[in-house]
Amino acid sequence: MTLRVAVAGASGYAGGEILRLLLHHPEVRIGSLTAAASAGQPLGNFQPHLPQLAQRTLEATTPEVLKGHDVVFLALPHGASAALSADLDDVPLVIDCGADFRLADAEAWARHYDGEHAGTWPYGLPELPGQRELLRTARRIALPGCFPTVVTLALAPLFRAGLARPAVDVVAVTGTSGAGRTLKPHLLGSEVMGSATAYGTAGTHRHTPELRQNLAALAGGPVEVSFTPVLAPMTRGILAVCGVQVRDHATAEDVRTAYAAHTADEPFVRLLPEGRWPTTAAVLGSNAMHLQTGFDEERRRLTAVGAIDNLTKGTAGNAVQCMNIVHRFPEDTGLTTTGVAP
Ligand SMILES: NC(=O)C1=CN([C@@H]2O[C@H](COP(=O)(O)OP(=O)(O)OC[C@H]3O[C@@H](n4cnc5c(N)ncnc54)[C@H](OP(=O)(O)O)[C@@H]3O)[C@@H](O)[C@H]2O)C=CC1
Ligand SMILES: CC(=O)N[C@@H](CCC(=O)OP(=O)(O)O)C(=O)O
Repeated sequence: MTLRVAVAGASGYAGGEILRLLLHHPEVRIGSLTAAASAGQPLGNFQPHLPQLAQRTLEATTPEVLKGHDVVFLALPHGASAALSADLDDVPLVIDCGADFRLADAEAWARHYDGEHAGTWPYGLPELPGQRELLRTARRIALPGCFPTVVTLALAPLFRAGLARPAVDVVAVTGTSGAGRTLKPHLLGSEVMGSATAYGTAGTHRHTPELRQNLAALAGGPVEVSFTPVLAPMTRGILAVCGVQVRDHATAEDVRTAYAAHTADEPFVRLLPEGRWPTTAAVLGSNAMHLQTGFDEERRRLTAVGAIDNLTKGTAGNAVQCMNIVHRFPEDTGLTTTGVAP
């Protein structure tokens, strides 16, 4: 059966990336494409890289337009999905790129987002233990934030093996597309080009509670998280550098074994050969995450470095991966691990 799929927020960056991937998905027919202020305009005004869809007209984002599809992807600003999805009961599968249903902790939600906490949906990170099985029967999926995707996957093998102390220190370099296409003064070309800057420091970034939530589930108890994003002059990509203390009994061999064991069967997580370090360029446009670790045995300090494309494994590719799991398609249908180089 070919799935009829709608994309809400089709004029945005995440919506555009979902469409780029769906155009090569053999089991999908692209249905309604919606936006807010851009409704009524042709998609080609916003996504010039998708000529096959250039003449399609963006519709208003309403339940009436989205109903009748087999799958609806929501690529909307935070807060917009909660109200909308309440009126999408008849849609068998809704996958949300936003943060509305990611956090279980209502207080953390209130601290970092506006509006009412709407609840939680199954978390769309298939590589977490048991999550693939849970997602197979999900009707609603909350995709992770882009930083939590790469950081959680970079540290998961160590926590799963019980080798990590419960405190992590993460600095993650990101491209500007993570902020969406809405005009923001600090993202003007003349502010970003030739310059890099930290932001959302000292626990204020909204992905900090999501990281705590993910790592606590892996550790089986609370984990301290220090997280600092760094905006860099590139369009796509995240390079996350994650530091953690390794428990005293663990050897370098234990660490290597844990990383090999917990990545070997993952179609999209690639542990690089020893001595090779991830680059954002190598995962551009692909759903792959590249991973490498270095262990300073004397100081018990592990550095895990992960790279993803924020728009692909960081949201749209992960969204398609989750749809494939629910519909029992091979998990990599419509997705690639091949990047673009140089
Ligand atoms: N960019 C990224 O790397 C990542 C994004 N995400 C998440 O994906 C979602 C979309 O992000 P992104 O594509 O970057 O954002 P953009 O700003 O690029 O796009 C937002 C889209 O939502 C539409 N929109 C805006 N307001 C409303 C509204 N009130 N009701 C309905 N539609 C609306 C816009 O339409 P219009 O053109 O009419 O304004 C546009 O199509 C966000 O929740 C974001 O957090 C998650 C991980 C990574
Ligand atoms: C550069 C930049 O601003 N990046 C965004 C990344 C957010 C993201 O992509 O994830 P969400 O789905 O949670 O919005 C940020 O730091 O907030």
